[in-house]
Amino acid sequence: MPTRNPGTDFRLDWFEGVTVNTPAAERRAASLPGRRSLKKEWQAAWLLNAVRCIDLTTLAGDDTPDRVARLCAKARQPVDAGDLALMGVEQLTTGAVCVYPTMVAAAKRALEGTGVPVASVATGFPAGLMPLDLRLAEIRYALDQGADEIDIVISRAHALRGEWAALYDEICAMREACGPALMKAILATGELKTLTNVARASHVAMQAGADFIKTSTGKEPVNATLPMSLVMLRAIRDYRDRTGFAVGFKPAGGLKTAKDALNWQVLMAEELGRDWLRPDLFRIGASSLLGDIERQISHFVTGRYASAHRLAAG
Ligand SMILES: O=C[C@H](O)COP(=O)(O)O
Repeated sequence: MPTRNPGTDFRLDWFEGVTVNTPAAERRAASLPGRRSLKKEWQAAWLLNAVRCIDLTTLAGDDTPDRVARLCAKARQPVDAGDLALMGVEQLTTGAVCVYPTMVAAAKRALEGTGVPVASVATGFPAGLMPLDLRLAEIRYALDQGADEIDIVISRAHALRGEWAALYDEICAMREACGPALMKAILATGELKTLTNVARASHVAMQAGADFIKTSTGKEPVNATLPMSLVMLRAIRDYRDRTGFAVGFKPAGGLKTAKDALNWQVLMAEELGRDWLRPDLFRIGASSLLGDIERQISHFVTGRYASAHRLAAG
């Protein structure tokens, strides 16, 4: 399969007929967690896989270079080395670290030589309510600081008003500004009102060349949910069937437990297949998920829960 989604011309006909049956999507999403019972070794393996797919995030007003450096230390070694060795795993890092543009340089320094990419939010994160030229300038600033990946936010107003061509043009401009850097398009699904809008915005973002579509900023009142994710995954599948290009998926916002990490992986496996469960096609955006995963892995390895001081925050 070709590596990077180049986007397409604007194709309204690919999605204007799409309407989502919300109760059916909710029923399907609710049935998913029970569809695979992941026991012991398998569960531990899936949790390790979740770790390598985490975009370990800090997006807080009081972020400092020191906090970012601590987060990066966690990204370099997200799970206790002894626990990993007992599981026969030599090396494990998170998928990326995700920060604000002014924190990119600190993250790059802290991750030097590790191969862990630095993702920066941009384009007026989280609301996106800034003139387009300033939003594009912010992408260029983040890249200049060394960002490897850019998480853009869409203009919700375009989606809410059905201005799909305008949304397409905006995202195309952002993708051009990103150049070779991976671009993740945050749809802010909790603010799009309907699952039909979520489906349509997903199509537009992929047509405009998004490498990933991402649910949420973590700042909306409703963040990642399984029904919204299901709708986005179906759009990814449809786009792949039409174009042959695989677009990645990033649930983000409010994911805090190992159970969340397992549920979203089951959803991916059921809808797109196990092949999609790798960092170039799947990321989990989270600021406070790693702690619980680490706790569950430690429990698997030692048979008891570690005391809090043994597990660094994350
Ligand atoms: O992109 C990642 C999100 O901002 C993280 O949200 P969270 O703090 O709810 O985990």
